[in-house]
Amino acid sequence: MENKPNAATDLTIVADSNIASLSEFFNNDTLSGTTGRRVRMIKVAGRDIDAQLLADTQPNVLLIRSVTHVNADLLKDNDSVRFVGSATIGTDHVDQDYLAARRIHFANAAGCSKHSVAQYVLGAILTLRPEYWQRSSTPPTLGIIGLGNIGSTLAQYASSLGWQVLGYDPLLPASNLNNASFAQAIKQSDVVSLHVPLTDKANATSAAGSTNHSSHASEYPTRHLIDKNALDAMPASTLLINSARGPVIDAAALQADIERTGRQVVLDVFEHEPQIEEALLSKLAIATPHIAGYTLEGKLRGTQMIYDALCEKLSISPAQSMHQLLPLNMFLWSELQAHPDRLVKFYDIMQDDQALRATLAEGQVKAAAFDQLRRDYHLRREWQF
Ligand SMILES: NC(=O)c1ccc[n+]([C@@H]2O[C@H](COP(=O)([O-])OP(=O)(O)OC[C@H]3O[C@@H](n4cnc5c(N)ncnc54)[C@H](O)[C@@H]3O)[C@@H](O)[C@H]2O)c1
Ligand SMILES: O=C(O)[C@H](O)[C@H](O)COP(=O)(O)O
Repeated sequence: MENKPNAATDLTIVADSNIASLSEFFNNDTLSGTTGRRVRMIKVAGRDIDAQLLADTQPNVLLIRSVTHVNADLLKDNDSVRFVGSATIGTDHVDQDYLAARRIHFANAAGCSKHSVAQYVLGAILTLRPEYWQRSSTPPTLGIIGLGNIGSTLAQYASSLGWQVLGYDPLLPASNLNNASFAQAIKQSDVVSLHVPLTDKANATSAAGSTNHSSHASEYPTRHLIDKNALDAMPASTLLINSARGPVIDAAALQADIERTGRQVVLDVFEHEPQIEEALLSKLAIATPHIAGYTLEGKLRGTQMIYDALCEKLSISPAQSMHQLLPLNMFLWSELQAHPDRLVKFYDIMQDDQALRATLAEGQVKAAAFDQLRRDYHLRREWQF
């Protein structure tokens, strides 16, 4: 018998259309449990999710990625949203304190693309410095700033290649990995890779006089962590990689540093993205449009994690698994380790670099072009570690 609509249990979902496999995970069958719940899915570009759309559609569930800012501005006139899921690792686009105060449940996808990003960083390093594949009595030193899911995963890959690792994370206890100061990591490494969230100074008073107590406040703020002073302390030969958040590096200081030192720099994230000025882009060794986490596995894991969180909130058992949606993956890290030449064939990062540079127009990469590259990105596969 056709289930009659039941307003009490039916769900209206507004979702960023850039979330992988939305319809496979969020539909009448996968969210009904025994309730006969019916789902109305409204897919839009993440940047188009605004207060007016919410007023027009009155969703119970909001599924987003990093380009949708969820805060009082978006929700102050809405009382229908009860669950927000971000299919991302980073949460700097979400005011979690505000959601908690409104008793709106929030879930993100911590760790979903940790292998994807770590493999992206390795691909960048080995594209620019292929000699690092060779086992050596003087192996390269990789400085990792931020030793959470991605930083610690990258350290595993680096160690399996025989590299030295200098790790710095002031919010974790000292360990074999968390073994250096910030100064040591940036001064003594051949490569420095950033894997921190975007945070601001706790209890800082903004120009507007408001004090920052947000969930993105920290005693160890990361905005402009890499500033002129840090760059001046870094040897000119050190390769710098940012696949965390753009504002972790002061873009103006970086541009001046590269002009002065000729430093090799890889950026997957940009302080002023989605717009990128040619004056910076032209100085980068590798530039990609925020796709370090864009593998099929990484994005599907993100969708799976927020789906599971919604099922828990609805007190139903998950009825969909990403493993049903993944084609066979024969890419094994053990084989890649043995045949390093396969690395660049597996993922040619320079193709993504060239695709980004090809969008340059009138001295910049326009926001629409940056977003389109990400929307149309052919998702890579992850090596099986
Ligand atoms: N480019 C991409 O596609 C992509 C993909 C996924 C994640 N990211 C970004 O990478 C960030 C890190 O991801 P993760 O999964 O490792 O997060 P995580 O939360 O697991 O780890 C972050 C680590 O940074 C540490 N940290 C915080 N402030 C620090 C500071 N001032 N100095 C040094 N360490 C500091 C924390 O203690 C934590 O251990 C995310 O917050 C997100 O912004 C980017
Ligand atoms: O934080 C993350 O998971 C990644 O940076 C992710 O790429 C952000 O989400 P997106 O901008 O791809 O929607």
